[in-house]
Amino acid sequence: MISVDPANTNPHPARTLVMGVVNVTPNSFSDGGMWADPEVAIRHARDLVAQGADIIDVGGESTRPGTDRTPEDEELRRVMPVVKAMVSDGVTVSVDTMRAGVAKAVVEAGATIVNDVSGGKADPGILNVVAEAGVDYVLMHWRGQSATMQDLIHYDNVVADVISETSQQVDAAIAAGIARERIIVDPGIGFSKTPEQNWQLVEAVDAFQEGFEDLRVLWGVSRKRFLGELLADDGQDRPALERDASTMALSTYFALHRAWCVRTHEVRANRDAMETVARIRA
Ligand SMILES: Nc1nc2ncc(COP(=O)(O)O)nc2c(=O)[nH]1
Repeated sequence: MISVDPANTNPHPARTLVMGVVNVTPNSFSDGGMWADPEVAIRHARDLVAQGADIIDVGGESTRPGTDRTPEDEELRRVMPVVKAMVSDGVTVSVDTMRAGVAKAVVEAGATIVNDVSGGKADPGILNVVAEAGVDYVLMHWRGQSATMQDLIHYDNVVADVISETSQQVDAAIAAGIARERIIVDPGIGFSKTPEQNWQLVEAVDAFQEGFEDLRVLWGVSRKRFLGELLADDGQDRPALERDASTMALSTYFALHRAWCVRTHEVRANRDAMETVARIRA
């Protein structure tokens, strides 16, 4: 297994990295409530690292379309024990937050990636926090809060529009003082996109990378509804916890296209599949 430093800014590492998801929430769309207890969440994070996760992404607020905001103090209460445990284990920690206050606290606790699904739009102060701390910043394409996002699905050309809108968010991040090489872009699969638009973005993996030639790209498709719709039985979407094989298929696809990293709830099978296809490419 080739080891790759997640802090390396090379957009095409020797192998595509895996970011393991730990949602310390009661209501995330696929695993809400499973890791809500801090000790259980820490055990799960350590298990994902043992399975081969290069990064652990800790979330304390569900981004599920239609959900209400979690109070900031509650979000921080949820994520901090897991952040501290993983930092003390020497694991690269990312925190999935849209809030400047949470970002500041977790970076001070040793997190080295701020994963902001709003790309700096929900709380622009987060950009200054990231700039001052000099940490990596996942800037995801986003058009609005969970409650309204699925109303915002009108694009002339979803690939071109997502690239141009994300570029504007990158410019704002750089204007706030974030060094360009610290920015990781993410097309925001499932956020203000229909299933068909999600497939168009996935199919445009190379065009999206070319739109941000020197930047790392993170892909987050794990267990999402467009996969459930594809695998529907008798009109019923495949349940979220039964979409891991489909997720793994796309992880291997992204590995073949030499993407920087995939964000996934299940790690071992994704790592095995990606290692396998990387051998073919070698
Ligand atoms: N960077 C990034 N972060 C994300 N956080 C949450 C979810 C959706 O909720 P989940 O935590 O249950 O996957 N998707 C993304 C994503 O696609 N990209």
